[in-house]
Amino acid sequence: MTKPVIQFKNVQKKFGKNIVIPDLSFTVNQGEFITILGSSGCGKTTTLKMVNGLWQPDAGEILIASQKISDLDLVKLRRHMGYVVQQIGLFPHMTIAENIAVVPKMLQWDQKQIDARVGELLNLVQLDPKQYAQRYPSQLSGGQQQRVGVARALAVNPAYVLFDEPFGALDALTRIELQKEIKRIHASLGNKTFMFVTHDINEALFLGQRVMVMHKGRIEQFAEPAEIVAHPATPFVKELLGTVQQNQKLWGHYND
Ligand SMILES: Nc1ncnc2c1ncn2[C@@H]1O[C@H](COP(=O)(O)OP(=O)(O)OP(=O)(O)O)[C@@H](O)[C@H]1O
Repeated sequence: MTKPVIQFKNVQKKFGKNIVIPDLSFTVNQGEFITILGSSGCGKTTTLKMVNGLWQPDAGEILIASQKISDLDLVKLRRHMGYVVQQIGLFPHMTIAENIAVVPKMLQWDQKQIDARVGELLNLVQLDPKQYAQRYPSQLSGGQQQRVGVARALAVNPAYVLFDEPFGALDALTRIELQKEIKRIHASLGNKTFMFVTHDINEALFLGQRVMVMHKGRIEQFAEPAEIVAHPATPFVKELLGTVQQNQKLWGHYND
């Protein structure tokens, strides 16, 4: 059964006089993997930051698990929402194990429980705990650091995980590897709701069970990838899909 867990109702967000989100409404259901696709500055990050209460809307309403976000304790809410960003921000003077354990420690888990959880999470993101737990971030590649970022976001078993262009700085092969991983992790964790922001159409269509295409703070289409490809709802979506075909033409040109 579908259960709405993130609902935006006529949400508006301004920065000063600049209305970046004029009127945004959508629903995400429990356990879904949603990608938000759009070009730079269209409001993807702003939308994500309103989901976890970092930004407040200027009008409209946001509901998380049917409760108004304005009625929730935002510190508690953020504990139920993992957050993974491009500049992952691991603490350089802490080991990988300590980095993953930051929130569990804050919540005063006992050390045995923390050690077990760190081991479990490193295995989940395919980093051998024996090899990596005691290393420092600078001793890991960019892709490995992103894996640690994912492990850290999952540390206290949050119901939601928000991703803001987490693989943007990685090379193409590492990126594809991590995309497959994140899809596998979502499937293996069962009922967690993932929202993943990207400006890469291939990434959005590969990862998202539904893809929200945004343009200038508005939703152009919010549908399953196959539906978007078969029936682009607006000229903008059509144009986006056209960029993939253009890339393919470029390849053809090189293969001539
Ligand atoms: N703190 C802020 N103060 C003023 N304007 C802001 C602020 N944060 C974002 N904006 C503006 O809001 C608009 C949307 O920004 P946002 O970061 O949500 O875009 P985005 O789609 O995530 O872009 P990108 O892919 O480049 O990260 C932009 O025009 C941006 O300049």
